[in-house]
Amino acid sequence: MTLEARDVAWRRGEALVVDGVTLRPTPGTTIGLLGPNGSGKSSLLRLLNGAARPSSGVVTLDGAELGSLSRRDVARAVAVVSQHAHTDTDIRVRDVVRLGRIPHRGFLGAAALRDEVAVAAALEHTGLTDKADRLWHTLSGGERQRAHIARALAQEPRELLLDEPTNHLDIRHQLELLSLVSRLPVTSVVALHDLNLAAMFCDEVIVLTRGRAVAGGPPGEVLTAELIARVYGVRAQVRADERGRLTVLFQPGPIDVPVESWGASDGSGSPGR
Ligand SMILES: Nc1ncnc2c1ncn2[C@@H]1O[C@H](COP(=O)(O)OP(=O)(O)OP(=O)(O)O)[C@@H](O)[C@H]1O
Repeated sequence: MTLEARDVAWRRGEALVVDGVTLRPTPGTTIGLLGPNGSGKSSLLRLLNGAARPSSGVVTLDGAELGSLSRRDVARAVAVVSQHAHTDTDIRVRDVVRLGRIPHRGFLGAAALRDEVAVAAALEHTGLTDKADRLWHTLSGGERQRAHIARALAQEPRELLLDEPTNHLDIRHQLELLSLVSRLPVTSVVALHDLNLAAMFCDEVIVLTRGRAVAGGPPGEVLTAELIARVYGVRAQVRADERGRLTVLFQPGPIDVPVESWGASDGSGSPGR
């Protein structure tokens, strides 16, 4: 059992920003959420973490509808790193990471040894141990991002939802972070723009276009030149090495297939769902 979305849709104003998406990750795997800007990745993550309720369909955690569970119960199982996480500027890094322990605290709220062990491990995993006592406003953008990830790890979740977690990170930290996420014994759903990182670290990917899942499966099956052309409107060469590892090379120039030809949010067909 895990966090699952069944045929979820979310209407925001006039727009159907998520349109009938089903997500059933195998526990312990890393799922990449791919798709162009505005395709619904963040919106789907908000439905998965209970920050928003679907207009139709259902999100369940261990079979129970998310809306029927307390915030605390959800937070004990599901940790979120959103794209625009806000943090007070005068707080120390260690205290930001300690926030991840709140769902596990007893009524008196005292920090137990277990909390401190989890915080220390999270700082270590994200390479922030030597910055634990720094004030937030002294951190770089990438260090802040790693601190938010450390906070999520300190939560010791079973499910980890990450919205573009690599966008402020240098290449070494991008690789380290996704390598860490893919090795953790948790189920992770990660919105990503970088198709090469998705190919390298995700067990499966789901590609969204205008709120719809238009393809899903192992990166080697999904990330074809044709799909990249149709979804992103970009020409690409996809190569696999002898171990099946993919490299996507992008090329400037026109493409010869219609872009986003898999329909809009107007009720027309949606293959791959
Ligand atoms: N309050 C709102 N009312 C109407 N539409 C909205 C609202 N908030 C977001 N949207 C639209 O929902 C769609 C999906 O947005 P979402 O942020 O989920 O996409 P995304 O795939 O995460 O994009 P990006 O890659 O740019 O982060 C977008 O077209 C966006 O304009």
